[in-house]
Amino acid sequence: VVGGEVARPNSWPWQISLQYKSGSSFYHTCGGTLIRRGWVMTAAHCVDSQRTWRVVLGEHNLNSNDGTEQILSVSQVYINNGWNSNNVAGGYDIALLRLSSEATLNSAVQLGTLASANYILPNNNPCYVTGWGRTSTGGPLSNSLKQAWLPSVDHQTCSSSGWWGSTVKTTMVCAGGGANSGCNGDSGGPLNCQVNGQYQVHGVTSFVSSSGCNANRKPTVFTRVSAYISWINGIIG
Ligand SMILES: CC(C)c1ccc(NC(=O)[C@H](Cc2ccccc2)NC(=O)[C@H](CCCC[NH3+])NC(=O)C(F)(F)F)cc1
Repeated sequence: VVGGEVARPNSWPWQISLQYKSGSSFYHTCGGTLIRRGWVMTAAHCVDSQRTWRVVLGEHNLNSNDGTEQILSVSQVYINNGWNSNNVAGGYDIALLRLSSEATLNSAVQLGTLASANYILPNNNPCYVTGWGRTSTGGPLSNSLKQAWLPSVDHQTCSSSGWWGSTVKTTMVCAGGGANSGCNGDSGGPLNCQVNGQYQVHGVTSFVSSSGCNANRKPTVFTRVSAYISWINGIIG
Protein backbone atom coordinates (compact mmCIF):
# COMPACT_ATOMS: atom_id res chain seq x y z
CA VAL A 1 0.00 0.00 0.00
CA VAL A 2 1.46 3.35 -1.10
CA GLY A 3 0.27 6.23 1.10
CA GLY A 4 -2.32 5.73 3.79
CA GLU A 5 -1.35 4.60 7.27
CA VAL A 6 -0.77 1.56 9.49
CA ALA A 7 -4.16 0.09 10.34
CA ARG A 8 -5.35 -0.30 13.94
CA PRO A 9 -4.50 -3.96 14.63
CA ASN A 10 -7.20 -6.41 13.52
CA SER A 11 -9.49 -3.62 12.33
CA TRP A 12 -9.89 -5.55 9.05
CA PRO A 13 -10.36 -8.99 10.63
CA TRP A 14 -11.13 -10.78 7.33
CA GLN A 15 -7.72 -9.80 5.87
CA ILE A 16 -5.30 -12.71 5.62
CA SER A 17 -1.63 -13.09 4.68
CA LEU A 18 -0.98 -15.76 2.02
CA GLN A 19 2.51 -17.19 2.46
CA TYR A 20 4.60 -19.68 0.47
CA LYS A 21 7.25 -22.07 1.75
CA SER A 22 10.86 -21.66 0.68
CA GLY A 23 13.41 -23.90 2.39
CA SER A 24 12.18 -24.14 5.96
CA SER A 25 10.60 -20.66 6.07
CA PHE A 26 7.35 -19.10 4.91
CA TYR A 27 7.16 -15.72 3.15
CA HIS A 28 4.27 -13.29 2.63
CA THR A 29 3.36 -13.05 -1.04
CA CYS A 30 -0.26 -11.91 -1.24
CA GLY A 31 -3.31 -10.85 0.67
CA GLY A 32 -6.70 -12.54 0.77
CA THR A 33 -10.13 -12.45 2.40
CA LEU A 34 -11.61 -15.01 4.80
CA ILE A 35 -15.10 -15.63 3.36
CA ARG A 36 -16.06 -18.84 5.26
CA ARG A 37 -14.37 -20.48 8.25
CA GLY A 38 -12.74 -22.90 5.79
CA TRP A 39 -12.39 -20.71 2.70
CA VAL A 40 -10.23 -17.79 1.55
CA MET A 41 -10.68 -15.66 -1.57
CA THR A 42 -7.54 -14.35 -3.28
CA ALA A 43 -6.20 -13.48 -6.75
CA ALA A 44 -5.54 -16.20 -9.32
CA HIS A 45 -2.17 -14.63 -10.13
CA CYS A 46 -1.12 -15.25 -6.52
CA VAL A 47 -1.55 -19.03 -6.72
CA ASP A 48 -0.95 -19.99 -10.35
CA SER A 49 2.43 -21.53 -9.48
CA GLN A 50 3.05 -24.86 -7.71
CA ARG A 51 4.00 -24.00 -4.14
CA THR A 52 3.25 -24.99 -0.57
CA TRP A 53 0.87 -22.35 0.77
CA ARG A 54 -0.27 -21.33 4.21
CA VAL A 55 -2.71 -18.69 5.41
CA VAL A 56 -2.21 -16.50 8.48
CA LEU A 57 -5.39 -15.12 10.04
CA GLY A 58 -5.50 -12.47 12.77
CA GLU A 59 -2.17 -11.09 11.56
CA HIS A 60 -0.93 -7.54 12.07
CA ASN A 61 2.86 -7.42 12.22
CA LEU A 62 4.37 -10.05 9.93
CA ASN A 63 7.58 -10.15 11.93
CA SER A 64 6.30 -10.46 15.48
CA ASN A 65 3.89 -12.59 17.47
CA ASP A 66 0.79 -10.47 17.91
CA GLY A 67 -0.84 -13.25 19.92
CA THR A 68 -3.91 -13.26 17.64
CA GLU A 69 -2.54 -15.27 14.70
CA GLN A 70 -4.07 -18.49 13.44
CA ILE A 71 -1.91 -20.36 10.91
CA LEU A 72 -3.76 -22.79 8.63
CA SER A 73 -2.52 -24.78 5.67
CA VAL A 74 -4.21 -24.83 2.28
CA SER A 75 -5.70 -28.16 1.15
CA GLN A 76 -6.99 -27.17 -2.31
CA VAL A 77 -6.64 -24.27 -4.77
CA TYR A 78 -9.53 -23.38 -7.16
CA ILE A 79 -8.48 -20.93 -9.89
CA ASN A 80 -11.23 -19.44 -12.06
CA ASN A 81 -11.23 -21.22 -15.42
CA GLY A 82 -11.13 -17.95 -17.30
CA TRP A 83 -7.78 -16.92 -15.81
CA ASN A 84 -4.90 -16.56 -18.28
CA SER A 85 -1.59 -15.92 -16.53
CA ASN A 86 -0.29 -14.24 -19.69
CA ASN A 87 -3.07 -11.67 -19.73
CA VAL A 88 -4.00 -9.99 -16.46
CA ALA A 89 -6.07 -7.52 -18.51
CA GLY A 90 -8.38 -10.39 -19.51
CA GLY A 91 -9.74 -10.50 -15.97
CA TYR A 92 -10.87 -13.61 -14.08
CA ASP A 93 -8.08 -12.87 -11.56
CA ILE A 94 -9.81 -14.69 -8.70
CA ALA A 95 -9.20 -17.94 -6.82
CA LEU A 96 -10.54 -19.79 -3.77
CA LEU A 97 -8.41 -21.62 -1.22
CA ARG A 98 -9.87 -24.50 0.80
CA LEU A 99 -8.26 -24.49 4.24
CA SER A 100 -7.16 -27.72 5.93
CA SER A 101 -9.16 -26.82 9.04
CA GLU A 102 -11.70 -24.17 10.03
CA ALA A 103 -10.79 -20.79 11.47
CA THR A 104 -11.92 -19.86 14.96
CA LEU A 105 -13.88 -16.61 14.72
CA ASN A 106 -13.17 -13.95 17.36
CA SER A 107 -12.45 -10.21 17.60
CA ALA A 108 -9.31 -10.58 15.45
CA VAL A 109 -10.68 -13.08 12.91
CA GLN A 110 -14.04 -12.48 11.20
CA LEU A 111 -15.65 -13.31 7.85
CA GLY A 112 -15.72 -10.61 5.20
CA THR A 113 -19.11 -9.60 3.80
CA LEU A 114 -19.05 -9.93 0.01
CA ALA A 115 -20.69 -7.44 -2.34
CA SER A 116 -24.16 -8.41 -3.55
CA ALA A 117 -24.25 -10.19 -6.92
CA ASN A 118 -23.90 -7.78 -9.85
CA TYR A 119 -23.70 -4.70 -7.60
CA ILE A 120 -21.84 -1.81 -9.30
CA LEU A 121 -20.27 0.80 -7.01
CA PRO A 122 -21.09 4.41 -7.83
CA ASN A 123 -18.21 6.71 -8.67
CA ASN A 124 -16.28 7.98 -5.63
CA ASN A 125 -17.68 5.44 -3.17
CA PRO A 126 -15.69 5.35 0.11
CA CYS A 127 -13.24 2.42 0.02
CA TYR A 128 -9.97 1.35 1.62
CA VAL A 129 -7.29 -0.90 0.17
CA THR A 130 -5.47 -2.96 2.80
CA GLY A 131 -2.31 -5.06 2.74
CA TRP A 132 1.33 -5.70 3.59
CA GLY A 133 2.49 -4.83 0.06
CA ARG A 134 5.28 -2.49 -0.96
CA THR A 135 4.98 0.99 0.57
CA SER A 136 6.38 2.61 -2.59
CA THR A 137 7.10 1.46 -6.14
CA GLY A 138 10.08 -0.90 -5.87
CA GLY A 139 10.17 -0.33 -2.10
CA PRO A 140 9.97 -2.81 0.77
CA LEU A 141 6.93 -4.69 2.02
CA SER A 142 5.25 -3.25 5.12
CA ASN A 143 5.83 -5.15 8.37
CA SER A 144 2.42 -4.06 9.65
CA LEU A 145 -0.92 -4.09 7.88
CA LYS A 146 -1.59 -0.79 6.14
CA GLN A 147 -4.77 0.83 4.86
CA ALA A 148 -5.23 3.64 2.32
CA TRP A 149 -8.30 5.66 1.39
CA LEU A 150 -9.08 4.66 -2.20
CA PRO A 151 -12.46 5.90 -3.52
CA SER A 152 -13.94 3.93 -6.41
CA VAL A 153 -13.59 5.23 -9.99
CA ASP A 154 -16.47 4.27 -12.29
CA HIS A 155 -15.86 2.24 -15.44
CA GLN A 156 -16.60 5.14 -17.75
CA THR A 157 -13.78 7.19 -16.22
CA CYS A 158 -11.38 4.30 -15.62
CA SER A 159 -11.61 3.03 -19.20
CA SER A 160 -11.23 6.47 -20.78
CA SER A 161 -8.13 7.57 -22.68
CA GLY A 162 -5.37 8.84 -20.41
CA TRP A 163 -6.70 6.41 -17.76
CA TRP A 164 -6.61 2.63 -18.33
CA GLY A 165 -8.47 2.60 -21.66
CA SER A 166 -9.63 -0.83 -22.84
CA THR A 167 -7.22 -2.63 -20.47
CA VAL A 168 -9.94 -2.33 -17.85
CA LYS A 169 -13.03 -4.53 -18.28
CA THR A 170 -16.47 -4.23 -16.69
CA THR A 171 -15.63 -7.30 -14.57
CA MET A 172 -13.11 -5.11 -12.77
CA VAL A 173 -13.33 -2.28 -10.22
CA CYS A 174 -10.99 0.74 -10.25
CA ALA A 175 -10.12 2.76 -7.17
CA GLY A 176 -7.72 5.60 -6.42
CA GLY A 177 -5.63 7.03 -9.25
CA GLY A 178 -3.81 9.59 -7.15
CA ALA A 179 -1.13 9.39 -4.49
CA ASN A 180 -2.58 6.34 -2.74
CA SER A 181 -2.57 2.87 -4.29
CA GLY A 182 -2.13 -0.81 -3.83
CA CYS A 183 1.28 -2.21 -4.74
CA ASN A 184 3.04 -5.55 -5.21
CA GLY A 185 2.27 -7.80 -2.29
CA ASP A 186 -1.22 -6.39 -1.84
CA SER A 187 -2.43 -8.67 -4.65
CA GLY A 188 -5.35 -10.86 -3.70
CA GLY A 189 -6.36 -8.69 -0.77
CA PRO A 190 -9.70 -6.92 -0.36
CA LEU A 191 -11.01 -3.59 -1.54
CA ASN A 192 -13.15 -2.68 1.48
CA CYS A 193 -16.04 -0.38 0.52
CA GLN A 194 -18.67 1.19 2.73
CA VAL A 195 -22.17 0.38 1.46
CA ASN A 196 -25.22 1.10 3.67
CA GLY A 197 -22.86 1.85 6.55
CA GLN A 198 -21.17 -1.55 6.38
CA TYR A 199 -17.71 -2.37 5.03
CA GLN A 200 -18.10 -4.99 2.30
CA VAL A 201 -15.47 -6.63 0.09
CA HIS A 202 -16.01 -5.36 -3.48
CA GLY A 203 -12.61 -6.09 -5.01
CA VAL A 204 -9.68 -8.50 -5.12
CA THR A 205 -6.45 -6.54 -5.72
CA SER A 206 -5.28 -7.47 -9.21
CA PHE A 207 -2.96 -5.02 -10.93
CA VAL A 208 -1.33 -1.60 -10.99
CA SER A 209 0.55 0.21 -13.71
CA SER A 210 3.99 -1.17 -14.54
CA SER A 211 5.17 2.44 -14.64
CA GLY A 212 4.57 2.62 -10.89
CA CYS A 213 2.04 1.55 -8.29
CA ASN A 214 0.57 5.02 -7.73
CA ALA A 215 0.90 6.33 -11.28
CA ASN A 216 -1.41 9.26 -11.87
CA ARG A 217 -4.73 8.35 -13.50
CA LYS A 218 -3.86 4.63 -13.30
CA PRO A 219 -6.08 3.56 -10.42
CA THR A 220 -5.42 0.24 -8.74
CA VAL A 221 -7.48 -2.38 -10.55
CA PHE A 222 -9.45 -5.04 -8.69
CA THR A 223 -11.41 -8.09 -9.75
CA ARG A 224 -15.09 -7.11 -9.28
CA VAL A 225 -16.31 -9.54 -6.61
CA SER A 226 -20.00 -8.93 -7.46
CA ALA A 227 -19.35 -10.47 -10.92
CA TYR A 228 -18.21 -13.78 -9.38
CA ILE A 229 -20.79 -14.47 -6.66
CA SER A 230 -22.38 -17.41 -8.51
CA TRP A 231 -18.95 -18.88 -9.29
CA ILE A 232 -18.00 -18.60 -5.60
CA ASN A 233 -21.29 -20.13 -4.42
CA GLY A 234 -20.89 -22.96 -6.95
CA ILE A 235 -17.59 -23.95 -5.34
CA ILE A 236 -18.11 -23.37 -1.63
CA GLY A 237 -21.74 -24.50 -1.71
C1 LIG B 1 -1.19 -3.70 -20.09
C2 LIG B 1 -1.78 -4.70 -19.10
C3 LIG B 1 -1.90 -6.05 -19.75
C4 LIG B 1 -0.93 -4.73 -17.87
C5 LIG B 1 0.13 -5.63 -17.67
C6 LIG B 1 0.88 -5.58 -16.48
C7 LIG B 1 0.57 -4.63 -15.52
N1 LIG B 1 1.24 -4.48 -14.33
C8 LIG B 1 2.12 -5.36 -13.83
O1 LIG B 1 2.47 -6.40 -14.34
C9 LIG B 1 2.70 -4.93 -12.49
C10 LIG B 1 4.17 -4.75 -12.65
C11 LIG B 1 4.73 -3.95 -11.55
C12 LIG B 1 5.92 -4.34 -11.02
C13 LIG B 1 6.54 -3.59 -10.03
C14 LIG B 1 5.93 -2.43 -9.57
C15 LIG B 1 4.70 -2.03 -10.10
C16 LIG B 1 4.13 -2.80 -11.10
N2 LIG B 1 2.38 -5.95 -11.49
C17 LIG B 1 1.12 -6.07 -11.06
O2 LIG B 1 0.25 -5.29 -11.32
C18 LIG B 1 0.81 -7.28 -10.15
C19 LIG B 1 0.12 -8.39 -10.91
C20 LIG B 1 0.77 -8.83 -12.15
C21 LIG B 1 -0.05 -9.96 -12.74
C22 LIG B 1 0.63 -10.57 -13.91
N3 LIG B 1 1.78 -11.41 -13.43
N4 LIG B 1 -0.18 -6.85 -9.18
C23 LIG B 1 0.15 -6.07 -8.18
O3 LIG B 1 1.27 -5.70 -7.98
C24 LIG B 1 -0.98 -5.67 -7.26
F1 LIG B 1 -0.56 -5.76 -5.99
F2 LIG B 1 -1.31 -4.41 -7.54
F3 LIG B 1 -2.05 -6.44 -7.42
C25 LIG B 1 -0.48 -3.76 -15.73
C26 LIG B 1 -1.22 -3.81 -16.90
